[in-house]
Amino acid sequence: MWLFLVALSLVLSLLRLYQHFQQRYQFWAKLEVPYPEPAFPVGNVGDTLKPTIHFAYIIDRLYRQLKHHGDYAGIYFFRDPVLLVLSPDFARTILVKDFNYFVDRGVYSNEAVDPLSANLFFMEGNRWRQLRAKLTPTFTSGKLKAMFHTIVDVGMRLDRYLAERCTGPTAQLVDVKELLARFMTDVIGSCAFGIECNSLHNPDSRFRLMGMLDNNVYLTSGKRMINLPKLKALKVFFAMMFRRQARALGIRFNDKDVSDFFLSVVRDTIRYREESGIRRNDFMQLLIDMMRKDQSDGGVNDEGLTFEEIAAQAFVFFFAGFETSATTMTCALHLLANHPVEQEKGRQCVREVLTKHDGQLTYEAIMEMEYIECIINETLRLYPPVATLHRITTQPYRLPNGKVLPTGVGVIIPNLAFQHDSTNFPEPFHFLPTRFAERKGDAKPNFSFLPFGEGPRICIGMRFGLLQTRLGLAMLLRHYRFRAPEGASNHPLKIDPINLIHGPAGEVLLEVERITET
Ligand code: HEM
Repeated sequence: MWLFLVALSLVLSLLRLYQHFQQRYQFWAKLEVPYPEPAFPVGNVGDTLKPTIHFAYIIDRLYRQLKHHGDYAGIYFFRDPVLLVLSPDFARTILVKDFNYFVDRGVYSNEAVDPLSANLFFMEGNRWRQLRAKLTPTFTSGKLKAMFHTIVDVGMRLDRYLAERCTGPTAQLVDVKELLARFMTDVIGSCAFGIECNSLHNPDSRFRLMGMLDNNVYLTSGKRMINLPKLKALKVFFAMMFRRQARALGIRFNDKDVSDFFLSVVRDTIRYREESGIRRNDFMQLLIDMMRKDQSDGGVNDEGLTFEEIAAQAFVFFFAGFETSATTMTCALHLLANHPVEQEKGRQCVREVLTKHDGQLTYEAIMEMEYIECIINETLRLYPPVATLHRITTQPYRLPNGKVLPTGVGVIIPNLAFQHDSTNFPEPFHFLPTRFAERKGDAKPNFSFLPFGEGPRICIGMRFGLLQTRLGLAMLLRHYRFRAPEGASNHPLKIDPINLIHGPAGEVLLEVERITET
């Protein structure tokens, strides 16, 4: 009997759930916004359950299916309605013109149990505005210039490391993805935390070894944060859909051991600098100076930062900066290995500029390398590491059709889809760096190319990310030649479907040959 009752209540609950979803699925019809028919319970994104396709391509597919509707369409993310932006012009409206209606990303975070989530990326509303205003001066070209030598030092170590491996007459097979992940760990570790990680030479560095997982697989702390295993992905997914309930349950985005590690690194660094009186040209110093300001005026002006805020920002600089830049460099080298003419043009550009600058890799020289900039832009167009942009309505918003979107509705700007659309970029799957030289004179920024986002919430580290990528590429092209190994199967690159970052799956092996004397 009780079995029957359990079965009955299960069926009734399912029925109620089904009705609840069907009610939610009226949302776009009521607002007279075009939408594809949703399926219970996955809405229009059933493929997110498949481990074979990256989220950006699910959105790309919907974009192509709905594009003819004009500026926007509605989709359902399981039970939640999400506005899908379909035109670069409407992307401009959301990101810039009507930004005040779309201030937040709507990403789940829980500061109470996870202090590192109080960072610029996750933060919302006025707290985000205040923090963004405080941190913006950290990324001026003057500050970046002061940090340039730190990046060059790490670049020299990368060169020495590779030179030691490329001594013989034949080219060496190198996993450039792993190599560049280590390089970027060292650059960002040095600039954001003021720590010599030296993971290039020492894969056992604290930053690399921090995450010892069960079953004896160890992942780097960087990977640990971004490579969401399936279970964690489900947890985050649940938290995104049911933010209030997830907060009440104390669900956290960052694992506790990762969080404890970064908090202790920042605490040790601050103590060390205070005790030794050592100052460095890095983000950590700028953050510490802001903390001192807070302490000296008793926090009355609300201009400074607390210890937790420093730790959270250093953490997000590492989290947001390390894999995005490493992925960009990896994809650029992979493209160049498969396009020797463009590779040679890149090398030529580096050599010509350096000849003008007495062979010195100065900040000014790097900024003059226009073809390198074109290579990076074209790489970011084909392989944007952040491949969809997210916003949420922070107040009711009147759509161009006159209907009002309530607060709390998600918005997706499909930047990968825009960048792969032949309307915006003819021959979209060809690697053509010069298309960016031709676009340079465009007076208005074009919202079809958005690898760093746009508007007040644009990537704050854009110039830093571009600088370290330009420098890394210039140093490598100057001394090394890259070739795709014979019969290599990884072209075009296979994308890792379960990584939040849109980047290559597995190793990226290239043949590397030193072409100058050491
Ligand atoms: C090639 C490298 C990089 C790429 C492609 C990239 C891309 C992006 C994108 C697309 C966003 C979202 C923008 C939006 O929603 O409109 C973002 C936000 C952000 N990025 Fe980057 N990023 C890179 C490097 C960096 C670096 C090096 C740092 C720090 C040192 C950084 C820190 C951040 C932060 C803090 C945010 C949140 C900004 C806010 O909400 O105010 N990024 N990035």
